[in-house]
Amino acid sequence: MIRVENLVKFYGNFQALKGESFTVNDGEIVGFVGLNGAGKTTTIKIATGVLYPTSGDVVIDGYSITKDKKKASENVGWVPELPIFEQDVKALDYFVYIAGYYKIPTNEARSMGKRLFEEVGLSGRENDKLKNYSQGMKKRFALAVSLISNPKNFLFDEVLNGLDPEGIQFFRNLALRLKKEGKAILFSSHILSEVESLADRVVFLHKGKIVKEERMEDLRKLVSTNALRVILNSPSEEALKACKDFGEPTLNNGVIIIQNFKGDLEDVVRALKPYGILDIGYVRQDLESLFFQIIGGNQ
Ligand SMILES: Nc1ncnc2c1ncn2[C@@H]1O[C@H](COP(=O)(O)OP(=O)(O)OP(=O)(O)O)[C@@H](O)[C@H]1O
Repeated sequence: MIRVENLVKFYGNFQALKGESFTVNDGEIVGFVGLNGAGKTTTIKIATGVLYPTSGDVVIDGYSITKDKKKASENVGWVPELPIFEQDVKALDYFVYIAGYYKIPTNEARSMGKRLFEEVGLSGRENDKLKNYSQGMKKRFALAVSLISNPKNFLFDEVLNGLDPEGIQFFRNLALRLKKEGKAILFSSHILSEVESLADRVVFLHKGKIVKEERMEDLRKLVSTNALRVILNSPSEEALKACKDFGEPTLNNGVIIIQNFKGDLEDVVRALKPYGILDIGYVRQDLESLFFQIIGGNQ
């Protein structure tokens, strides 16, 4: 469990974090979203212990990152925004070397490496030099490294950035497996469709402050609108007229949108049945427009 407690961070005179608090529970995937410069990386770096907060704390499984850094960081797997591995060594050899820090014997580390390389889609590239890895491959490698100590908590900073669709799929499967195992996962991302499909909860950060924190299922309710979208087999003027009893319909490219929908879905279905209903449902806003709505109110 990761508890961010009233974090404040100044870089010189500039205040990047303004008293931010939130929690990532065990067995939960939390999406961390915000515009460039909102303070996501700063928060994550503080949580890993590589950056010191001006005030506040991050508590990981009961251990404070500021007071008990060793214990707190032991149980954190971190994938940085831009993993830089310029080493002139083979990837698997470097993996084994890092595993040595966790006192994992060489043989065990090699077989663990092979298994994890496969899990992140790097099979067959074990003997390539890290300096020759592409940015996406470095991300995949960093993912494998974050799993070495089997930590209980994960911080993924823009992990999807630079990953191809296959890499994104690997990450998705990995995150869901970790969640099932009861790990606490915080992942920052600008790809809101991925956040929407993966996260149990979303924390919105804007200019160093949390502007909203919501469960995904509640966000989904927020993103549905009171407009109804109907596709008919024969979308005639007559059908459009029938829709007027339920709101303000418009017909475009065979799709009827009934704005300000009032009434029962069942009644609409009954009224439009003669015109052959192919599809009917509420219009959904995407998470992206909701995001701009949220930060728009917090400028
Ligand atoms: N080392 C630093 N020195 C001075 N200012 C910094 C430093 N690191 C970050 N900042 C500033 O702190 C603010 C937060 O930066 P941070 O990298 O945490 O944002 P972010 O939400 O991760 O952004 P992005 O989505 O672009 O990665 C920004 O205004 C940034 O310019």
